[in-house]
Amino acid sequence: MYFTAVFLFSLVGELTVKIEQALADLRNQAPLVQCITNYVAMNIAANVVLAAGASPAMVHAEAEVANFVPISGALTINIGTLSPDWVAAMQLAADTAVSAGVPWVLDPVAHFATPYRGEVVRDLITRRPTIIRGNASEIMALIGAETAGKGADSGDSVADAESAAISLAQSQGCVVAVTGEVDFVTDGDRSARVTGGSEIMPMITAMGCSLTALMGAFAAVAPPLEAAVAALAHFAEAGLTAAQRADGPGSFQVAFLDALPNVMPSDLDKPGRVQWL
Ligand SMILES: Nc1ncnc2c1ncn2[C@@H]1O[C@H](COP(=O)(O)OP(=O)(O)OP(=O)(O)O)[C@@H](O)[C@H]1O
Ligand SMILES: Cc1ncsc1CCO
Ligand SMILES: [Mg+2]
Repeated sequence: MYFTAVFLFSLVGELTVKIEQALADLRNQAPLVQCITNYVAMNIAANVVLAAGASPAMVHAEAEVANFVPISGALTINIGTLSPDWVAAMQLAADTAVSAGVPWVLDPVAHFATPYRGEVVRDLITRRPTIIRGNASEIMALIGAETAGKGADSGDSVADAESAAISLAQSQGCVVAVTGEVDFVTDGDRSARVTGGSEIMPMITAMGCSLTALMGAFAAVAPPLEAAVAALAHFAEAGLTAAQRADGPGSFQVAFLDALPNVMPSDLDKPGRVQWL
């Protein structure tokens, strides 16, 4: 019993240090992150990655992704406003990332809404993402569960998606992050909940897409589970600060960008922020 407690305590301590280190490394290394994201998210996601301390590049042409992925620290693929040309580029980018050992993050926006989206996401998942990040409805639908999702917006609670996240992580051998009021992240073995943020966040489009891009930045400098937790905690902390300053969704967006560079490594594991399960 004593030894189990000591072992668990040291494991949690070690993970905590890795999260703090992840943000320090992100700021020191400012990794290049190739983002294939949607038209809605492109500007805000690039600004979020820059404000956090990394270097985004929104590069999606099939003619250049095979050259760009290997010089990037990470790749992110978001299917928000997909079209056939983009899908070919996403597939090539994902395959190039796996061959080059570059971690890649998948954001399956509204994949349950049309057969085309569903097919594209099923194909991308066979190309071995390092992390899958989605809202509760998106993650539940990835294991075939019924969801109340409406397009890009979630209609389900994160708690209802936790078991889906664990089975998806186990079946795909990747990290799965589910976002909402309290985020849940798992590698199928170790899991954590991350608390913070603001109820204003789902009132602003592309916050989740921007988080996916930031998760790519962390995955360039840290192992996948710690990278996902660090990105969620960074958002949670900046969201709390922004909520104190904002009058509504418009000013929140500005306050959120202002808050991102001021988040310090030790903020990521403030008491109550990350709960390892
Ligand atoms: N009710 C809430 N309270 C606190 N934080 C929230 C809440 N809802 C969402 N968030 C935070 O907002 C961020 C975006 O998550 P969300 O689940 O809204 O993504 P999403 O649905 O994929 O968004 P989008 O597709 O519009 O980009 C996450 O950091 C999440 O923790
Ligand atoms: C609103 C919207 N539509 C397609 S992608 C996107 C951004 C949020 O996912
Ligand atoms: Mg989304």
